Amino acid sequence: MTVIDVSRLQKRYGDTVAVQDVSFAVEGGEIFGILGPNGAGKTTTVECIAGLRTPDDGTITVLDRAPHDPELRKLIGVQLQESQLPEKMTVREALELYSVFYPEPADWQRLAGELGLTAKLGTRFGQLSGGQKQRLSIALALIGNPRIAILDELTTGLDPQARRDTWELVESIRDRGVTVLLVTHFMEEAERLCDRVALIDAGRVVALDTPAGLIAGVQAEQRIRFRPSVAFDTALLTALAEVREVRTQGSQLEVIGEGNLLHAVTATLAAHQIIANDLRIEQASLDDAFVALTGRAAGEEN
Ligand SMILES: Nc1ncnc2c1ncn2[C@@H]1O[C@H](COP(=O)(O)OP(=O)(O)OP(=O)(O)O)[C@@H](O)[C@H]1O
Repeated sequence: MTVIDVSRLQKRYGDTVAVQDVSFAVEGGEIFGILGPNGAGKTTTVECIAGLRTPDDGTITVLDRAPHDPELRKLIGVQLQESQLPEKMTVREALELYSVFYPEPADWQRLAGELGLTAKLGTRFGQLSGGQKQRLSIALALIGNPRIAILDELTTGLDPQARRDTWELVESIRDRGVTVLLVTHFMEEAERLCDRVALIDAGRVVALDTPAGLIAGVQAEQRIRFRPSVAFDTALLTALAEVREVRTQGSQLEVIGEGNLLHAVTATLAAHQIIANDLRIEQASLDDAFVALTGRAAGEEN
């Protein structure tokens, strides 16, 4: 079932066209990623979905309602970039205050426990670490028991461990049946978490697929490295249709090619009683797909 439908969205700020033409549909129960370089229009898109901005053109429906429908306030939880609370407000006060806004709030004490915030209930917002602030903002996005959680750049500024903890948290949110719309410019995050990804560049959707589908769509070369057990004539390998190039680097060989490269190479080596020691395979990543589709590395400005 489609829970968010965005069709031909357009939004400009004065002369700046933030979103030119964005369409996608998010299915219930999935983690849907919006991925793109800085300034691509990701935040503007989710702000329109969350009813915080009015599109110039195009249509958006969220749970079959218009984004500014007051009923939706109870059904979606939003964690936007740089959410700020008063420095002196404690974690407990923030959770209690936010739960009053909703007709059927989650048990905030349980939520604090799930997010590892129980020991911090008496701590003021200004005294929390970056990771704790992020976890609190996620708790506040979930406090109304939403059906959809919108999370924008939720791991920016976190250390690698805190980032991984947050990923587990997002998975646990999905496991509760909440649909997650996740904005990120981290490839690893999208690859690990998202069921599907819309890649946005310069205000347009340039690709929409599963992370694996995006990677497969890139005609990236494959590389295999190994140390052969005995010296041999590399023409054995260059003769294979799958092999484009063989490079010798000291005792190591690097084989570059495409198609079913690994099978072709290992079968040929085995037929000649050559063992491939320390065999390593380099596969295309979402990073490669991103560069191929946008012509830029992730994090570079439009
Ligand atoms: N309130 C605003 N007023 C004017 N221009 C804006 C405003 N908000 C965003 N923009 C511009 O619109 C474009 C898209 O911005 P947006 O924040 O949607 O991109 P983003 O993909 O979320 O970027 P980032 O990854 O850096 O957060 C950018 O050129 C940005 O400078």
